Amino acid sequence: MSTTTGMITVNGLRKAYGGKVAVADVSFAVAEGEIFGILGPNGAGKTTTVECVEGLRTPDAGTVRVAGLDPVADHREVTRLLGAQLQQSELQPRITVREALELYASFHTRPADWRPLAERLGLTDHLAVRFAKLSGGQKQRLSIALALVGDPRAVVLDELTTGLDPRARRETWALIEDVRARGVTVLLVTHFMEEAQRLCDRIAVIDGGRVAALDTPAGLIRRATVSTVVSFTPSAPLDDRELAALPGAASVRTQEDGRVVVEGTDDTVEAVVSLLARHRVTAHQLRVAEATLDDAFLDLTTGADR
Ligand SMILES: Nc1ncnc2c1ncn2[C@@H]1O[C@H](COP(=O)(O)OP(=O)(O)OP(=O)(O)O)[C@@H](O)[C@H]1O
Repeated sequence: MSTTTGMITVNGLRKAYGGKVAVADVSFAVAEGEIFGILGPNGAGKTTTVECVEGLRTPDAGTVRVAGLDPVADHREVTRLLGAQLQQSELQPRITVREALELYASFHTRPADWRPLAERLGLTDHLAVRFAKLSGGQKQRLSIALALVGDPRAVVLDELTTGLDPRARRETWALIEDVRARGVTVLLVTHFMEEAQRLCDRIAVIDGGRVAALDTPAGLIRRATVSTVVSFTPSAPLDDRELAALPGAASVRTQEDGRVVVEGTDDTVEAVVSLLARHRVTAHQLRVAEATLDDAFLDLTTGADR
């Protein structure tokens, strides 16, 4: 796949550590204002890919561009327009939250006002607290604030909400949506399917250092082998073979408790309902479950660490 345009473009990227190939061949283009997700199992090469985007690592082959600039050769300019979450070791343990925000704001010519950012991220009550004394979630929120304080055109967020409780996670999602509404491009590495499904316009699924699929969340879900599961307890026995012959039906099984589970597509659900009506069988506790990004992810990746 060849990609040439976009706010962030990665073309034929390859990066090995000694003999170990972390990224074999990755290409994608992130459009301006898009939230682009990178999803993949552990060791798939996600962090290495975004570190090349940030100019923290030099590719062995391929090209990376941020607003047309080379993150390694034009590192200074790229740091100005690309916000990145800091690695924890980058901050002095004794620095306070306020000092860190002021320090990072001072690196930029036109920084954002850090106060509303701190407010939105629930850091206002902790401004005087030293970095070493912050909880994991507070450190995480500070790192997001520091990524955004320079008012960047694009931002790389790696494991955005790892370590946050469900409320803080939702507040962070709302913040990211605000950031995007201001036209900022977001490159998001995540392990959370719900997060990817909720936030991302498009997702590259990376597996074994390669792009296994690149699509919208809905497009990826459509690729899942099974898109819908319908289950029910029939008032009278049904013939499994008749169910298995229904449109789109991929599998039929009857559980020990007599519950029938049919995997298939949306068409299968309609067909099951009309079959039940024809046989005058009532379906107790009829449930229909849609495939999720989880299902697509499992279908698309092998999970084999390289
Ligand atoms: N500095 C390094 N030296 C040697 N090998 C490395 C180094 N960094 C990463 N790797 C290896 O490269 C591969 C890809 O790692 P990377 O961190 O990019 O994957 P990831 O998809 O971000 O994984 P995770 O989800 O676990 O964070 C892994 O097998 C990893 O062990």
